[in-house]
Amino acid sequence: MRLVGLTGGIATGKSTVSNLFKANGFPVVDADVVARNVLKKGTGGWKKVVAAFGEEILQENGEVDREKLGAIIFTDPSKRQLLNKLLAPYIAFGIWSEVFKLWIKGCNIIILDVPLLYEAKMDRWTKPNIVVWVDPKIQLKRLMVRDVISAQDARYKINAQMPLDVKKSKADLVIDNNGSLEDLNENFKKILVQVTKPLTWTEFLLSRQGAIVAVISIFSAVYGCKKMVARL
Ligand SMILES: CC(C)(COP(=O)(O)OP(=O)(O)OC[C@H]1O[C@@H](n2cnc3c(N)ncnc32)[C@H](O)[C@@H]1O)[C@@H](O)C(=O)NCCC(=O)NCCS
Ligand SMILES: Nc1ncnc2c1ncn2[C@@H]1O[C@H](COP(=O)(O)OP(=O)(O)OP(=O)(O)O)[C@@H](O)[C@H]1O
Repeated sequence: MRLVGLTGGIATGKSTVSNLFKANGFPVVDADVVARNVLKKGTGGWKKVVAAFGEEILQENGEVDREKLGAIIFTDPSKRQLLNKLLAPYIAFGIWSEVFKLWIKGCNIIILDVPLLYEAKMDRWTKPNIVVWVDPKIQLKRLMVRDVISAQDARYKINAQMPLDVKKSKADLVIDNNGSLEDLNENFKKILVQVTKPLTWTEFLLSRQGAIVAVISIFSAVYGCKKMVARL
């Protein structure tokens, strides 16, 4: 099984690329959807967040007012850190549960669409890691249009994440999304070839998953040999 990391900055086009993967028959685990589920009224994540941020972040129906919570965490780094710390275990559990379900179904390649892939150090488990990249000016413009927010609010959201160029420098593969949706489609096709290409043994062993498989295999082989010798 291969876990492919899909990340980028806010509004660089991860969901757009993730839809292209889905349209090509690849299963996608969307961390934003998982994060939404772990913040639903009455869940463990909801209780922790309400205890830490107070009932003023709730709507009348008891669900979290996402806009209100967003306004707090995108402008205050310490509050953002706190929210991340509270939700991280629930989000990680949700993502791995989805991966497990897809693995049981026999999926060979699973795409993990995780905005904070590098920030949360989840890139250790995924290979290759794809960064959807755009020029900062285009990112700002698309974010302002999509979320109907001011340039200042958009900057707060952008600055809440690791700089996009740093993500780009860490990436195994970069999808340039500066052009039109047609251009993106063409760039995606090139990436698809890379994603479906089998990993070399060196790449596999250097990945965290590969290292774990190697260690388990060595232990099984040593244990098996010891049993055989004992029988002789
Ligand atoms: C703050 C919340 C309530 C705002 O909700 P809202 O519906 O307005 O935004 P949504 O969840 O669709 O997120 C939009 C984008 O914001 C960015 N983002 C979300 N949370 C964070 C964060 N903690 N730090 C930096 N960027 C973030 C991501 O790029 C994400 O794709 C929500 O984003 C949230 O619960 N965030 C914490 C959970 C988290 O870390 N999510 C990211 C999944 S890895
Ligand atoms: N090539 C493109 N040309 C024009 N608009 C685009 C292009 N790619 C994406 N968009 C638009 O830019 C906005 C951001 O894209 P998208 O929602 O896919 O980003 P995202 O990285 O998933 O964002 P988030 O981090 O908030 O989840 C959307 O409104 C989308 O329709």
